[in-house]
Amino acid sequence: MQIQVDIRKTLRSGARTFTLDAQFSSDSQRIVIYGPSGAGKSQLMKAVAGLMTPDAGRIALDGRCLFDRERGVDLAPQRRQVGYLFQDYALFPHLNVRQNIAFGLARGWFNPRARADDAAVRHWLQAFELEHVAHQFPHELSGGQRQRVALARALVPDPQALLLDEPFAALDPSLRARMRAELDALQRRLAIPMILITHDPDDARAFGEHILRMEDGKIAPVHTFEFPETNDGTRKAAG
Ligand SMILES: Nc1ncnc2c1ncn2[C@@H]1O[C@H](COP(=O)(O)OP(=O)(O)OP(=O)(O)O)[C@@H](O)[C@H]1O
Repeated sequence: MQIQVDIRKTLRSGARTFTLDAQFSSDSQRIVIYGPSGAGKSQLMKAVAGLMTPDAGRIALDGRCLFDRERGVDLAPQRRQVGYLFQDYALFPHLNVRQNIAFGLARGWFNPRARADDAAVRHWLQAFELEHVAHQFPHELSGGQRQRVALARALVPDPQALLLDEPFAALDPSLRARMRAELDALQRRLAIPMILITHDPDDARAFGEHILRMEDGKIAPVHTFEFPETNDGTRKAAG
């Protein structure tokens, strides 16, 4: 994957303003954007997904222009071909597992109940071992199952890249290690590019091939003592 981001956005809330001013480019399949809470990571991901409109700048993915303020390009989220895994998974409480996954195929007026037996939905139910809970609702699932449903919903439209907002934050520490390993295996199996944002250095170590640090709305240099550079130019865990 080749991604180029160069955006600016000012967010105002009462007297407080927050300025996102982020530039990076990468051709890694596993990008981690790492930084403290409030650094602007979610806003950056939302801009890539088309869920937030920057005031200025440009975003390109694999040579496709997703956003270019000057040229008036701003592709709708459904046309960007990126999957988005929300921090709290954002599953629909009134839809069962199968219908939640089918929602990923939504286009405009589409009704998820009508497409719930789609072949792609069946594929992801099977791939994530969710068939036996297909008729259960989100509140009847474990944390790991909820995450798998959200991943399946993001993957069902066959996106070109997957954006993951703090994918392990909602999980118990014991489950976190297992789901990190699952996501690691999934990325390798599907060879799908992923951009993961996190405030947890363990996520960056486990998953990051290209680690970017975000602070106060800006992409800052990575501290090499934390994630030393390897011979091939990627960053890995110390020790
Ligand atoms: N709609 C909004 N209006 C004004 N300010 C906002 C709005 N949304 C977010 N912000 C501010 O933008 C900053 C960045 O928020 P963002 O959610 O991107 O941070 P983050 O790095 O993802 O943090 P976290 O890990 O806690 O989710 C925060 O200071 C937040 O208060």
